[in-house]
Amino acid sequence: MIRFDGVTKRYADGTVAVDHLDLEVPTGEITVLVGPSGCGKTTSLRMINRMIDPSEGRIMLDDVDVRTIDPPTLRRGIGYVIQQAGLFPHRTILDNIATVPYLLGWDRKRARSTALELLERVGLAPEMARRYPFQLSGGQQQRVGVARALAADPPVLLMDEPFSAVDPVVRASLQDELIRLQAELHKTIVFVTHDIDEAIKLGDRVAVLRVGGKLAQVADPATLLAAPADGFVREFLGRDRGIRRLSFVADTGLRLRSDLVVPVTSDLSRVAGVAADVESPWLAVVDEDNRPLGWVAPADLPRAGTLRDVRPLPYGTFVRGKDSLRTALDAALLSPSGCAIAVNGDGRVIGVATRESLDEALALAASEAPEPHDAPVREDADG
Ligand SMILES: Nc1ncnc2c1ncn2[C@@H]1O[C@H](COP(=O)(O)OP(=O)(O)OP(=O)(O)O)[C@@H](O)[C@H]1O
Repeated sequence: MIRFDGVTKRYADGTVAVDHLDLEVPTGEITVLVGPSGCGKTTSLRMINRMIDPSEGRIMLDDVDVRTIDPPTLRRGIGYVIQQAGLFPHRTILDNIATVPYLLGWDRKRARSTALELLERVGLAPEMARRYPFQLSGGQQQRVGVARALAADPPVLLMDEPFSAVDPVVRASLQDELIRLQAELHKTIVFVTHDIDEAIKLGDRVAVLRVGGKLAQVADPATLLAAPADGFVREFLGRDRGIRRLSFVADTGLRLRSDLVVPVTSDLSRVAGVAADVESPWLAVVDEDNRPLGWVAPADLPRAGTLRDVRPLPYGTFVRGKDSLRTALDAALLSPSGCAIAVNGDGRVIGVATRESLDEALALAASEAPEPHDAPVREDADG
């Protein structure tokens, strides 16, 4: 575990970049430092690997003050990823990844085979190994930056705005990749960003800093969204906080109805009766394999033939037990019925969440939100 104990950094010109920071970074988790420009995120990060030393306080790494460890030894156990990857332009991708293993004196064969493995691990084709950084896209370079940081298998990874320089689509895929890698590797990661959405997506814990280097709040993302500590944090989280919080609420509180689901083989002469029996204007149609086909409104259908003869209307699904209440709600909003079709991991329909059940689940989620730390404010208040 990494622990900041009353850490202050005052630069030579008197700027206080970090002010009495107390923060724990648990082992094997992603802790995100987030906050507006100049709030001391990078300074905090660089004090961990001693690129900067604190003016006061100490940083403990597994109960050892990092200032008692000489920087090269310290950095061997700490991978470092920066914006725009910072690759060596005149070295091949393979040699870039193998940089630290070479420095550690590994034999070339072992260093290179480790580098090749990592190349694949971060989602790049082996052909990339012989290329030079300028022959890669920004997103690919960033992946190489991550591979390079992982090469000596350090337990700790420091990532300073690693995905900020790429476009939003590439950025989202790099974030997904990091989540996937972390599920395998369980590194202790400190990740710096100024983007609160990135912080909420990646962080097991999110530390929000304010300008002047003071910690405003540290919490898991769901708690942060539900109960920001003060007006600054609330403002920084931005709009749609309530909706975004639903991403962290399980869908398992949703009651499902199976009586609104009918097979495509059903006779049209009977479906109006089924709809009347279940008191619903809409029925969800499934194929012989129980996969969703869409919604029908039996009252509007002819009375001859089967459901195969009609074209069902669009639908949205959510995966029961995997997706969040937010995804279920979104699925409902994409359906003319206002209901969401629940499927299992194989994509087979297991029921329908009606508006009533969504309503109940939303009410429950609202009632389970932690108490806000301070009084509610008006939408237009500046906090
Ligand atoms: N070498 C330095 N000398 C003097 N002041 C510095 C120095 N480095 C950083 N600062 C100041 O310390 C404060 C914190 O800087 P830092 O880079 O840690 O912030 P940050 O949160 O990472 O910002 P950004 O998101 O813009 O990168 C800023 O006011 C910055 O101007």
